[in-house]
Amino acid sequence: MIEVRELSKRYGTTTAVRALSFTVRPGHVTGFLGPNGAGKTTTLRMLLGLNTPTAGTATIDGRDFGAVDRGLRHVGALLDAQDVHGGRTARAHLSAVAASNGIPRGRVRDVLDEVGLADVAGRRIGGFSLGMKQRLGIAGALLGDPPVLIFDEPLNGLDPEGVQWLRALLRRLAAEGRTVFVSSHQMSEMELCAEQLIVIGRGELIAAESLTEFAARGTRQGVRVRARAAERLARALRAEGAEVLSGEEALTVTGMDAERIGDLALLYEVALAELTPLTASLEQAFMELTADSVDYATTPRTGEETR
Ligand SMILES: Nc1ncnc2c1ncn2[C@@H]1O[C@H](COP(=O)(O)OP(=O)(O)OP(=O)(O)O)[C@@H](O)[C@H]1O
Repeated sequence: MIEVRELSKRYGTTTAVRALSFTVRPGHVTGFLGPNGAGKTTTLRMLLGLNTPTAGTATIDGRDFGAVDRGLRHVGALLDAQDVHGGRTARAHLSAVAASNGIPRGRVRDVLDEVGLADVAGRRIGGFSLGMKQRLGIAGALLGDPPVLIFDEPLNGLDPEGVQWLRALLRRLAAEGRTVFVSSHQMSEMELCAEQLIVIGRGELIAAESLTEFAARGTRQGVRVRARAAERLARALRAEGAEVLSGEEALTVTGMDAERIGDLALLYEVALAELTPLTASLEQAFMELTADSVDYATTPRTGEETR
């Protein structure tokens, strides 16, 4: 379990993360979403003990990860896939990581197979595409078979087949009871694999809930209703407090759920031809909720440190 409490990070005059609190539980894929510059990487680096918080705490399984050297057997992370020694082969790179973490060599072959790099294990990483480097970074995170996995933008650079593969892998790792925390700045990337979401904007928490709950927060949901006696039904629904928009083909009803509409149709003896709850798109909800926190700044601010 990952617990973040009142976590803040300031770089000079920039507040990258502001009093952030959330919990990531095992058994689900949890998406960590926010527009560019929202503070996702900064938060993940604090979780992994790579950045020191200005205030607050970030713990993994109850402990400050930076304070104790628990290695790859406890937490596997992929932060920057490009950050690898290009002169080494994939196999040599993973063997070195395994050796320095006391992980049996046999795991190297297992994870290379797992990420689909077995055939290129003897090639130099310098010649790898970004997608291949992402796979290698994921292999490194899996080496120690850890209960907690943290991935920063792992879908970057993957082709459609790679995206599908990674989604299935993330779901499987979560189904095995692991804590799986995955960042992205695109809702569409998370839509098909995350069950839980932590959404931030300008370093602040916007939402921490299930995907379904998040979708319901966006555009008001409605119900599409078709009936021959549409106008009679519309009058009845309005009288019961619903808002009804009469379209050419169907009524769009808001402020009343499909079950109640069905009950009222029965009561007023109106035969229904269609009764469809309209779900707001997640992308739409994400855009709406983060609209105020999209950072368009392209020039570095003064007083910024370097990592
Ligand atoms: N080392 C640093 N020195 C100064 N400012 C920094 C540093 N790291 C991050 N920032 C600033 O903190 C804010 C959050 O950045 P961060 O990289 O955590 O966001 P992000 O959500 O991961 O964005 P992206 O999706 O673009 O990777 C940004 O305004 C960024 O410019």
